[in-house]
Parts: sequence; structure tokens; C-alpha cells
Amino acid sequence: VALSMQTRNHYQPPHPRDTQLGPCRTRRFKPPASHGDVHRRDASTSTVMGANNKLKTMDELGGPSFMTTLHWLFIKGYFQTTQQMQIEHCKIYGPLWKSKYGPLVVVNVASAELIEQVLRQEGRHPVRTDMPHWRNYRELRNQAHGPLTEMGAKWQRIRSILNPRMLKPKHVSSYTTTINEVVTDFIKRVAWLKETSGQGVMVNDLAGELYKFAFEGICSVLFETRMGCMNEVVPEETQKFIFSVGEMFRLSQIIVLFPKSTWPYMPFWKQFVATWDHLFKVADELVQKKIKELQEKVHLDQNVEGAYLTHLLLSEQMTVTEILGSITELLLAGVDTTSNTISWSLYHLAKEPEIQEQLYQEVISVCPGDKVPTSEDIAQMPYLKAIIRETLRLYPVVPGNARVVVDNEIVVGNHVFPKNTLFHLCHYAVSYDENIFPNPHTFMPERWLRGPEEKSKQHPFGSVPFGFGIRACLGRRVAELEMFLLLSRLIKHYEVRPDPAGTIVKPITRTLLCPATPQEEPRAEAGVSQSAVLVCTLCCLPVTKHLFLQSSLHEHGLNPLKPWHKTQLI
Ligand code: HEM
Repeated sequence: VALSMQTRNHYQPPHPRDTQLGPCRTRRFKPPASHGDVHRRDASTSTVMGANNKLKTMDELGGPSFMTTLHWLFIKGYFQTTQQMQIEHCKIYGPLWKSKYGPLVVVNVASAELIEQVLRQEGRHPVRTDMPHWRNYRELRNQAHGPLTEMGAKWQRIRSILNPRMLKPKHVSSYTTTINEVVTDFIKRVAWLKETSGQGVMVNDLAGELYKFAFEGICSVLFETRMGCMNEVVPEETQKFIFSVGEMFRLSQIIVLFPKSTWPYMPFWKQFVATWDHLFKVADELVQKKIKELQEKVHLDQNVEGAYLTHLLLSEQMTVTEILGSITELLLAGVDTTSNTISWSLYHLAKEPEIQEQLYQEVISVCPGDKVPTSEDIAQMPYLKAIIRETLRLYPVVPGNARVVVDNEIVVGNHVFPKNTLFHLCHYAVSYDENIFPNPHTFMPERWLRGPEEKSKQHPFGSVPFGFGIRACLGRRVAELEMFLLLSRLIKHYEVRPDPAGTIVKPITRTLLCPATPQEEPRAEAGVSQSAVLVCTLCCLPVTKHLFLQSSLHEHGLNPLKPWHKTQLI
């Protein structure tokens, strides 16, 4: 994403607004009519009987075979656009279907009502998936699991320690000053980039710059330290961290397609381990630095109060290894998520000047002149919040989430599923459901502002970008604060316009949803394959990207892919 940014040199008089962000309503879960009385089991068919209707078993659920799925992924070219495949498969099979990935069976859920049913039955210790590849790394290197990978009562314990200072409003708002300092530096960096490499107007690779902002932001919250991402020359170590996060997500998606027993023999696995090694190494250095700092302060009898990591270390509720496991996961979760969301917001604001103007008017009415927005000011900016909400509807960072209900069998729609069934929640497909969001492809922040018509139409599970329940996003409040503070300041300082030479930016799925670079342009859109794209037969990325990755991997001291990866013409 490249955008042209014009410095704003005039302030309009404040324009009071009376719009308000509609509260997230919770609806009472109504079990489907047929499960009013799920109590009787028909032994011959092993089917649970309701009062009137017979519920179907998982075997009776339709969906593509393994070969058909492979065809969609690798021949039709949906491997990088699995979010779009959700929509296409929903059209063919309906809102509930079964997919096979070798021995792995996944039940896809693509309606707000059915997603609500799964999530409301998730149990005491919700499990996303067993994440065998991520957990395997930790076992290999004797590292602790963090909130993303831990399960059961151990997960609950970690969350109870990590939650308060990440989610409680009073703690979150205390990070405002720190984040605002990073925002100030980002605005300066944008000015510098424009002058030095953008002929005074362009900011090339804004998405890449936002990755740096997000990393700097989360580090300042967790460690109260700066990583130099806003410097003219960004430290190599930091760039390598950001690169490793992206690589780890990209490789994750490939590794899970192969049986665990084959991983040690795959070049991908070695790269995957190398990326994790780097993520843990950077986090470890930061944790050790903080421990040393605190020890010195104790030695000098100084005050040792501090923010997130300091609190974790001082409270002694977790061992240092456990803290490292959690901090590493927080760090990696904090990079691609907020940055991609801000990239998409700016992309739409650049394309839609009226929306941008309305946001600008809101920001300057709450913060006139040189006033820097605080968390209290943000509370007065419903349109800003609606823009982020709408961005996350169109581009949910987690396009497909998952749940495994481990405690008991569950009923979803007209089917009963045994315990341990893996459900894939197709949030991307539901975000584009025109019955919930009229004109689903249009960027309309106002749909999130209070109004009786909107209120009655929107299902509360139509767009749940931060997940649901006790396993929902741990970083939600910090992420929102970062995004609100940055977007409001950027729009106050700059008018964003599209890159005149730019094209339509499309999303791809790299575990998370992110903007495709020109090299990564999706090959399949609504079932149409493009022709004459050179594709690596092993990783299915266009060769241009693949070659880029080889050199990047090499540059970053990771194992480059071997040249035996043949290419084919699709
Ligand atoms: C736009 C920003 C973000 C979005 C849209 C987002 C979205 C999500 C979603 C959908 C989940 C899964 C929730 C579920 O399964 O119900 C999740 C989990 C998680 N997120 Fe975020 N996230 C964002 C930013 C962040 C940030 C900045 C951090 C770190 C500070 C973070 C840390 C986590 C962690 C640790 C989990 C795992 C929670 C658990 O399993 O207990 N996220 N996020």
C-alpha cells in the first residue's frame, strides 16, 4: 500500500456531531427449534433425537472431498485466498459443510446464527485448535506455552495473570502517553520518508512502515523501551523480527497441510523453527534486559514500579520461562494485526474523500489546534471507532477462527457433532453476508453508528473481529487504543490520497488476512484463474515473490529455499 500524503495546513472550526457508536448487543441464544429436547439417542443410527425432528450426524454433512479441496487450493489457486474460498464454498454447500485435509476433518460454519451456536457452547476452557506445529516448536526447544498455544486449566491460569493489565480500562488508558510518543515519531518518520523518497508527497510501502509502527508500539507498552523502528535507519534485528513474524504465519499455513511425522524432513520446517528461534531470541533479550534493569534498581534502592513486563516480573506469579513464552506470543500477535488494519483504513479513506473529511472534522472538533488526542478524547470520536469497526468487517485480521469443543458433543444447526470436532468459523464469509450487512462490499462506517434500522439488522455475531468469550483477543484494548491514536493523528496531520500509479489492493490469507503486495497478487478471485503466472510447485507462491523470499531469507541468515523447487506455468 503506497499513499500520497498532503500535510494539512488549515484547521476548520469544530463541527459538533451527535452520532454515537452502537453498543455491541448480546442476543439471547435461542437453540434451533429442533434441539428443544435433545435427550434421546437412537442406538441403531447413533443419532440424537429431538422432540420432533431427527438431528443428522456429522457423517451426513456434505462438503468437498480431500481431492476436491486440493483442486481448489492448488489448481484453482485459492491457497492464498482461502478467505474467498469460504464464500465460494458457502454458495455451493450452504452455511455448514465438512472439508477434509488428509485425515483431518474440519466442519466449516458460515452463518452468524450457527457461529453463535458454536461459540456459546465452547465450554469452560475454550480451545481454538491444538496448534500442533506451534506447540511442537515449544516442546522441541523446551519453551513455555503462552496464551495463544496453552490449553485447559493451564491456559486459564495464564490468562488470569495476563488479563488485568491488558484489558482493564484504567491500565490500558495508562499506555496512552507511551503510544502517543510512538505516534509522534511515526508522523515525523512519514514526513521524512515523503521528503527523502517520495518527491514530497508519496509514502511508499506504507504497509511496511505500519509494521514498524506496530512493533514499536507493542514494545513500548510491554517493555517501556524503544526499538528504533522510527529511526532513519531501522536496526537489522528489529527488521528481522518483523520479517520472522510474517514468515512464521506464512509457513504455518503450509506446514499444517502435511502429517506431523514428515515435518523433520521438510525444508519448511527448518525455516519455521528458525523464525520461531528468532522471535524467542528477541523476546528473551528484552526480558533479560528488563530483569537486569530491575535488579540494578533494587540494588540502588530505587523505585521499581513499571508497566506490563515489570509488573509480571515483580508479581512473581509466573516463572521467567513462562513469562518469556507469553511475552513472545504477545509480541508476535501485536505486529501484523494492528498494522494491517490501519493500512486498510487508510486505503479506504484515501479512496473515499468524503469519509476522510467527516473523520477529519470529528477529530478537529474534539481536538482543535495542536491538541494531541488522549483516551478520553477518543471516547468522543464515534466516527473514528466506526471506521475501524467497518475496516475490521471488510478485512477481519483473523478471517477464519476455530473452536474445538472438548467437553461434550454439541448441536449446531440440524447436526450433532461428537466432542473434539474441529469447527472452522468462517468470519470472512459472514462479514460479506448481505442479509446482515446490506451492500456488503461497500465501505460504510455509518452502519456502526446508532440507528434503529441498523440496530435491528445487525446480528451480534455478524462481525466479531476480536473473537468471543473468555478466549477472545487478549490485546483488543491495546490494539484499539493504538489504532485510534494513530489514525486520528495521521488524519489530523495529513490528507491521504491514493497512489496515482497504484492498483486495487486485494487481501490474501497468510494465516492472518493481509494486503497483497504486487508480487503476491491473488491468483484466484471468485473461481477465475489467471493465466501465465509462474508458480512455485511446492509453496504455491508466485515465483516473483518466491525469489524475493529466497534472497530475504538469505539476507536474514535463515536457510534459503533450495533451487530444486520447480516452477510451473498455470
Ligand atoms: C486489529 C488488531 C487485532 C485483532 C483484530 C485481533 C484478533 C484476535 C482474534 C480474532 C483472536 C482469537 C480470539 C478467539 O479465538 O475468540 C485473537 C487472539 C489473541 N490476540 Fe488478538 N487481535 C488483534 C491485536 C492483538 C494485539 C495487539 C495483541 C497483543 C498485545 C493480541 C494478542 C492476542 C492473544 C495473546 C490472543 C490469544 C488469546 C487466547 O487464546 O487466550 N492481539 N486476536
